[in-house]
Amino acid sequence: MASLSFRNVVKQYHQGKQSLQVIHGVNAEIADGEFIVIVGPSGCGKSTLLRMVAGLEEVSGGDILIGERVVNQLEPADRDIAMVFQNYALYPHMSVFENMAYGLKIKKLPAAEIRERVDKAAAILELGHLLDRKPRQLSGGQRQRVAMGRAIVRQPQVFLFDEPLSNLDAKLRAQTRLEIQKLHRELGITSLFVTHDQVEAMTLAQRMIVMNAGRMEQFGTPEEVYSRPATTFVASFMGSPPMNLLGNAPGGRPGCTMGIRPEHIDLAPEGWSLRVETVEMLGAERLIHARLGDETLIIRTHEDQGAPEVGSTVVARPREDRLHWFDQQTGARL
Ligand SMILES: Nc1ncnc2c1ncn2[C@@H]1O[C@H](COP(=O)(O)OP(=O)(O)OP(=O)(O)O)[C@@H](O)[C@H]1O
Repeated sequence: MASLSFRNVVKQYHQGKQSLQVIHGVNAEIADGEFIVIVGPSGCGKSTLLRMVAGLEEVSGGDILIGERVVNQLEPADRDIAMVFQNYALYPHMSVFENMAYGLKIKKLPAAEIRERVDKAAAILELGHLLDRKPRQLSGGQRQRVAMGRAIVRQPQVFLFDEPLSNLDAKLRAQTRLEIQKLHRELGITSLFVTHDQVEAMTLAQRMIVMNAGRMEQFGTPEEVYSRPATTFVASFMGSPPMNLLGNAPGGRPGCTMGIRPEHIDLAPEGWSLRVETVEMLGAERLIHARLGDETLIIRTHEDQGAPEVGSTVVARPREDRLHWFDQQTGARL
């Protein structure tokens, strides 16, 4: 096992004479055994960052270290990492056992040790009864577990996951998430997990890196990122629905954007007068979309608080201690 460091990492792609910079100096120190999620919208550079750790993309500037070792120039096979992809990348003509054993055979490990490692991984992943099947005879979730099994048997220093759950349906995704957490608890291997799904990020991460347009906007625990977002980008990306960001609400400060989460605005006898535009019913909760002057905001209420009529006026009050303030120009937290 090992720590993982990004030191001022830059990536440029070259297209003909043009060069396009997609990673702008990322710095992060990841401790041995940590589970880190990289999250951000499509095109922000998550996969590029991961692929640079894997050695599938060259690093244009800065250093990536696994443990004490700068790995920039090392071949993927020499980096002691294992990667789990979105499309599983299993060999269709091989059995589950052979798929899991393949990398170890290439390394010329003794047959008895291969058997032992595969059996152990299969037991952890509850794949023991499926070892003779071919990938086509497995469900999507089982294939994903084989892909993880193949990574585990290599006993790598670092696990890399590239959106491994995105081909699974919602229920299986939630279940596999729990399995990955269990796996991490048991094996304690430093892990880097890429996703564009903020719920996945919040539930899996010990700490998360929030990326936007090739820059790291925040690196912190899910709790820190949610309760103290570093920028308006993070505030609006994390949380569903996201934080309300208001430029000129009553009680605002000049030059500042006021942030308030939908669950931190209460219906009250006095406060902001809001015109109801839509009400979304979400089982136990309701989302009231309302207008405040020229701005739109969302309030989260509970089922037992009733549902106001569309077009009616409600009065609501933001909780003072839950207000967030950001610089209107830079978006940085104040
Ligand atoms: N081979 C390439 N040549 C040129 N530009 C590329 C290349 N690969 C990726 N890019 C660009 O680099 C940026 C980051 O891409 P990357 O795949 O890392 O994003 P991502 O955050 O993983 O997105 P997604 O969630 O859609 O996979 C994008 O703007 C993309 O268009």
